[in-house]
Amino acid sequence: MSQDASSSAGSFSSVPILDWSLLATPSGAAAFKAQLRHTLINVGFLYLSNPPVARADMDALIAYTPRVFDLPQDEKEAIRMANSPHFFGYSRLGAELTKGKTDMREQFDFGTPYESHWKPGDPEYLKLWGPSQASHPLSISLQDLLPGFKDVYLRYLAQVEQLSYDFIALVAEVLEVSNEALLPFFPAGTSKPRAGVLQHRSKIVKYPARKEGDSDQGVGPHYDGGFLTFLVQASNHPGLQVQNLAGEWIDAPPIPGTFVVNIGKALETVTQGLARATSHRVLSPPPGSTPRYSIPFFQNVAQDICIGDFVLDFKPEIIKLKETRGTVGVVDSVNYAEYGQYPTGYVNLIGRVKSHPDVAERHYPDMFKQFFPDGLPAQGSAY
Ligand SMILES: O=C(O)CCC(=O)C(=O)O
Ligand SMILES: [Fe+2]
Repeated sequence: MSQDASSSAGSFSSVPILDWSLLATPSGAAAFKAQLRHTLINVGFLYLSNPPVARADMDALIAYTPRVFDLPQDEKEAIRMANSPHFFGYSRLGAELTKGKTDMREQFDFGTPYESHWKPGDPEYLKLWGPSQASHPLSISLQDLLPGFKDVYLRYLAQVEQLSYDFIALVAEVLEVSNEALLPFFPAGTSKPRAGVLQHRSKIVKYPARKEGDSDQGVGPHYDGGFLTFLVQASNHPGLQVQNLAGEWIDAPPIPGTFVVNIGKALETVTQGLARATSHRVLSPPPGSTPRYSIPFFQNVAQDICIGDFVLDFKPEIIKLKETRGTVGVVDSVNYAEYGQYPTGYVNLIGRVKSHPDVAERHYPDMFKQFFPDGLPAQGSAY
């Protein structure tokens, strides 16, 4: 397959589309892998068409999405994130901060099934993973109000989790590292999800139309923290933008039936920058528009390793591929610089604390004081 000219080395002006169904034949697989390697190194953002996730489940989840937000406000508040030391649950409009500014979005944070093993004396960051409020008694009324939602969502999460393992194995293959090299990050391997080993996060997000004269920050420029993000754009609205090497914002409009896949800071760090993490943002829909919805899935890695200790080795000819893309220009995002120093779980907890100070104040009071010495902010710091 020929390389999309708009995504050749240098600065891309559109986001490439990779077709998962190509993997079904040897020649198709070779083309997919060539395109994947190019895209990882030069772009860092892609659409995945024909993904191995049942379209019926994807469509059912998309259909539920507005209905979750249309629930009565007190039902939503009953599973508010402040209840959860795991930062799961509902965040009302404007409760979250990115780069010191309020994000105009409303969201539910959920996770793949996981039972917390944290006990007093363990590092505090191990408390970050635990039961999602989707499986919590508090959400029983939510389940009654939206019959079938939880089953579809859990079925969907299991499929995207498997996709995330299959995809990261392909990333290793095209960058010519062995699957064993991924074991520090995925201690149960990358062939089958095993409940209770890792927890990945997912969200259901609503961006209401902005009011005349309001900020258009749906979510401000940021990097994702983990390895890979798989995003469903669940309504037909533009707004998602990704920053290219020249620092220009490129639109990534919805394409039905696809995932948007992007690379997080942890994967960029362990691949010595070969796989590019890409700064991205969402602009709120214009005044008078219907809301935009999205459903991201964030692939995590083991909490207790310091990413900086497990940077992968690459063949010199692979490392050389970075040279053809030119210098990565200045971008607006500044988060996740700490992977070299701290366990990933702690880095992720810092991100959560900065984004959701009200949750931190309740469940991580020492960290709250450290990051917000002046108390709950009207404006937060950069995440
Ligand atoms: O809503 C979107 O399309 C993107 C959301 C996002 O980038 C995030 O939550 O990390
Ligand atoms: Fe993101």
